[in-house]
Amino acid sequence: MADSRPIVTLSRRESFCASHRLWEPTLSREENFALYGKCARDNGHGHNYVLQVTLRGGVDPATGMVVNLADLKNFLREEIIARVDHYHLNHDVEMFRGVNPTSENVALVFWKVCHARFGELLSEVRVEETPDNIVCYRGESG
Ligand SMILES: Nc1nc2c(c(=O)[nH]1)N=C([C@H](O)[C@H](O)COP(=O)(O)OP(=O)(O)OP(=O)(O)O)CN2
Ligand SMILES: [Zn+2]
Repeated sequence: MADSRPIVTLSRRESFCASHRLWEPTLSREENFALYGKCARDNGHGHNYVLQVTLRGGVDPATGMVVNLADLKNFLREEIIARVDHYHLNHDVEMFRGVNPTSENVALVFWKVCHARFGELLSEVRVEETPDNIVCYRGESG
């Protein structure tokens, strides 16, 4: 039988500060600087990131919720923010081991973490590296 529950999206935003360096290890130093410019400098640099995670699903008639936003908040804080806030993404964070932390890759890594918890409810992971540099991932179907 078809599920007649109304479909709603809900989002939670969380902020964190982290440093990173854009660096592709298969390229030479010269190639990295040609590709990434100032973002390839040795000591890295920091951003005040904003992560926005969006879920999409049917509203449970018994609870009036798709998912309790407090559960989404707690999950993001415990599984992502606590692991990245005030760390260097290239050096300190297990989920970024071997990953060049462009915003695209940050969104993909966070998607994987969130998908393991929320499965098909996960609709979008949005990473704002700065207020002007924003990346969204909506899964393989786009
Ligand atoms: N496709 C991507 N391009 C860039 C990324 C990225 O993650 N994906 N990241 C960066 C750097 O992280 C860099 O720190 C941001 O550079 P820039 O846009 O120059 O940002 P600024 O805040 O320094 O620039 P303003 O001129 O102050 O706006 C680069 N590219
Ligand atoms: Zn940067």
